[in-house]
Amino acid sequence: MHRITLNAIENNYQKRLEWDVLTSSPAVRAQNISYSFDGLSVLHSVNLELRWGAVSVIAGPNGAGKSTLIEILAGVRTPQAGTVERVEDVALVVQRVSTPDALPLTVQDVVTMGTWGGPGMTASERRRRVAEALDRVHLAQLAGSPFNSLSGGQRQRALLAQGIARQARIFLLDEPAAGLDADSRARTRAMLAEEARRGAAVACVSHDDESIAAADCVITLSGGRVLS
Ligand SMILES: Nc1ncnc2c1ncn2[C@@H]1O[C@H](COP(=O)(O)OP(=O)(O)OP(=O)(O)O)[C@@H](O)[C@H]1O
Repeated sequence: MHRITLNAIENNYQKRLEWDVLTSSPAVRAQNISYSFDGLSVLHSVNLELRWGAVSVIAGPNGAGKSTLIEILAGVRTPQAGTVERVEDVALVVQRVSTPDALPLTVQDVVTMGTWGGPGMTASERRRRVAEALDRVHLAQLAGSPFNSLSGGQRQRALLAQGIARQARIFLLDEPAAGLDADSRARTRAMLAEEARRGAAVACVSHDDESIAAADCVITLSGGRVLS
């Protein structure tokens, strides 16, 4: 019993040390990012850092390059110039996601996919993580519903839960407030703030004034350049 307790303390201490080392650098650092679509230059030498434990909002007018930038930060689009350093894998929550009709997936299936490919875990550990993630985004009651029957905001929350289930610590979201009513926007804001409070780095593209006002850090893009 004594040995087990000591092991648990040593493991926690080790995890704490690893976390301290991990968080001594920014979660994501982008340097001199430039990007063009077929000769149309949309990002010009963008530099930014995303902090641990903070919600950063990427704001700016339509066409400023926000979605392009978040995709580059997530690693799903490669810039023609510049570098992106990520301390860990990211969970990317995109807009307007659906699953193929030929592959009817429930909300629980989609969240469970977040646990695939990671370190091996028992079936009960997988179930526990999925249930906790669904709880954290308030979707537990819809776990058995078809994913495609969810509203846009609920789908984004399911993708957020997918990241939570795989214990992602960097969350990047493209317009999580788009198309949501005021209550849903507030709920999403609270969830993202909660993930940041747990130590995650959260960044979202947003046009929502309340999200911008509540953010720990606002990065304003205009014409493909960072203004602040
Ligand atoms: N796949 C694409 N092919 C060509 N041009 C594109 C493509 N995607 C975006 N663009 C162009 O790149 C520029 C930046 O687009 P982006 O979607 O990144 O802006 P945004 O700031 O996210 O805009 P919004 O607020 O309207 O979503 C725009 O001029 C857009 O027309």
